[in-house]
Amino acid sequence: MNPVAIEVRHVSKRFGRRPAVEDLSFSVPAGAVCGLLGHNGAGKSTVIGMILGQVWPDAGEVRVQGWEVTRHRARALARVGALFETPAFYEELSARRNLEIFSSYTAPVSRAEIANALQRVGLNGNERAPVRTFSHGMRMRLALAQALLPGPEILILDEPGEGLDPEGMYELRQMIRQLHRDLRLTILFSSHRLNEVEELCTHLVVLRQGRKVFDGPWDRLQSASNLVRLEAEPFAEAVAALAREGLIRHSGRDPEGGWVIPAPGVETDTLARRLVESGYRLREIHRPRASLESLYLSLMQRPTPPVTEAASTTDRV
Ligand SMILES: Nc1ncnc2c1ncn2[C@@H]1O[C@H](COP(=O)(O)OP(=O)(O)OP(=O)(O)O)[C@@H](O)[C@H]1O
Repeated sequence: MNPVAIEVRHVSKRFGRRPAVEDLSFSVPAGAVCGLLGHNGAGKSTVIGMILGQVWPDAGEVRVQGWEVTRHRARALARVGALFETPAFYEELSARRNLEIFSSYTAPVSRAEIANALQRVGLNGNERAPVRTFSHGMRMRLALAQALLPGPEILILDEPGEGLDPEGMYELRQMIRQLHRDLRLTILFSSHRLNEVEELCTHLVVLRQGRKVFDGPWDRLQSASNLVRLEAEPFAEAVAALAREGLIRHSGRDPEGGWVIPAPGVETDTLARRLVESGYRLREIHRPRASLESLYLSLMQRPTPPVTEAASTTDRV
């Protein structure tokens, strides 16, 4: 198995004059569960479309299992299962019959493999019922069974939790965990649900307006972030004073309160001393063990980094 399952290199895509993805680079190591996170319209589906060879990049290249997708699509995607757009099923036919028809169009598989895929997604017992009787969650599971038919090493899911109720979401998370554990699949999925990503992912790629603001192992997001929580009064004047002295790079407020990103080498005690010496009322200053939510919000509120080689490393976070 290639140690790098998916590699996206300097990829850009425009629709008309509008950039959807700009100079994006990241890689997904084999065996990772990677979350592709971003707001609505951030470019997640465009990226997934490019990985699956359904959207062609204007610049850059995408490799899957080492094969460049636009030139060697069949080889690149031979061991990839995907849930991209909600598949249409034959409503009057059973789950099993739907999978038989699907596999006859794509790559024929045995009845035992179909039964196995249905069992993996917990649809055994329902395999004879017509699909029209299925709930949204059951349809999603059938779509997942369809994605498993080629015996994939890589599973790519575009917003798989969309439209599911909390119970369906929980089942989906369990299933993704189980597939990763039992079949040792590399999984890439897009989402804008932070809790889903936080629970499942070993790796993370965060997009904002088509540009990457972070990629890497999830725990590196914690350590790479030097976000400092600050409550000082008046906040706007206090952070402006720190910025004038070159002690902080960025600042903002999110639902948890105020935050600053200190300049390199500046510790919290320096910030605290300067604020007190300047007469600001310091209520709180500390480096939190941040939740994904607060890290994500601070990533989203910072100015977009310039697209340079340096900006594509996690050091900028
Ligand atoms: N086929 C298309 N034609 C024109 N514009 C498109 C097309 N596909 C995507 N876009 C635009 O590209 C940008 C990125 O869209 P994309 O669907 O990749 O984002 P997303 O992060 O998946 O969003 P969402 O979470 O809402 O699905 C958006 O501005 C969108 O309007």
